[in-house]
Amino acid sequence: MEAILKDPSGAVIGLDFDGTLSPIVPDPASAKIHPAAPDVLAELGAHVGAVVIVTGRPVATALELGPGLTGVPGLVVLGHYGFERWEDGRVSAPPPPPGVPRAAAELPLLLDSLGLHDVSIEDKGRAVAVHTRRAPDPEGAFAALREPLAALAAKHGLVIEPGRMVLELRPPGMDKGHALGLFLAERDARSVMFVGDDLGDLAAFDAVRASGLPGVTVCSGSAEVTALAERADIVVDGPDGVVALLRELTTAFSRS
Ligand SMILES: O=P(O)(O)OC[C@H]1O[C@H](O[C@H]2O[C@H](CO)[C@@H](O)[C@H](O)[C@H]2O)[C@H](O)[C@@H](O)[C@@H]1O
Repeated sequence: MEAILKDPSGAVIGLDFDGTLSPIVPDPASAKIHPAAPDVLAELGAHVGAVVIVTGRPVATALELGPGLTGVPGLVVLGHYGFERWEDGRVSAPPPPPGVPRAAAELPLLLDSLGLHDVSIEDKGRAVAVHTRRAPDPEGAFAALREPLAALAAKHGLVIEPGRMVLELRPPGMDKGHALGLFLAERDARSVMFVGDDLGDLAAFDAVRASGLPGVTVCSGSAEVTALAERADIVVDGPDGVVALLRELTTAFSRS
């Protein structure tokens, strides 16, 4: 933290979206960014080298659920774990992988055969996710799905990404750690902070360490995921705590 405070223009601040900037809600389509987050990110962006959101959501969805984000100067959003990039109002991405629609087409029959009728499918185009949060037994449904979904993913050249009551089938070759590492190099970062809440953010924590830069890892804490808190330098209380921490940072920058 000291390096970030001493030399803010060399700092990259990376943040996850769901569970970090946006509180967890039962229906993924009803998620909304914390109301104070866009303003805090804009203030932060005025001091640091770069603010980047690294999310499993498609870029378009993150911007739809966080409409104020489009007004944050200099913000970069890396969607689909880094496959998509939004910057200056433009999105760049490789062509979508053919395995995703094939796996998505087989999902309803698979869920039916497992007797799982209360799980929901989120088709994200470049990935497809199965959510168990609204099932009568979310943990039981998650456990029952793990192996069959891993097999379906493998059949179509995809990998499985476990998250908070969600199992996602997505293409291999990119994760939040790789995405963050590339971004740090591109920006010649001199320090880094990454804030996340879920298992997919562990790769970004690893990238902070692997960068060799002075770095801080922050967990947006929850009772649901403990693995991240164990590996974080700082644990705050969910998105409210994240916003409060970022506010403290901007206040400290304004004082110096
Ligand atoms: O990388 P992230 O920005 O953290 O995205 C990870 C997944 O987040 C979303 O699901 C999670 O949030 C939902 C809304 O609060 C919640 O209902 C669900 O239980 C959580 O797992 C999103 O729907 C997924 O596509 C993302 O991969």
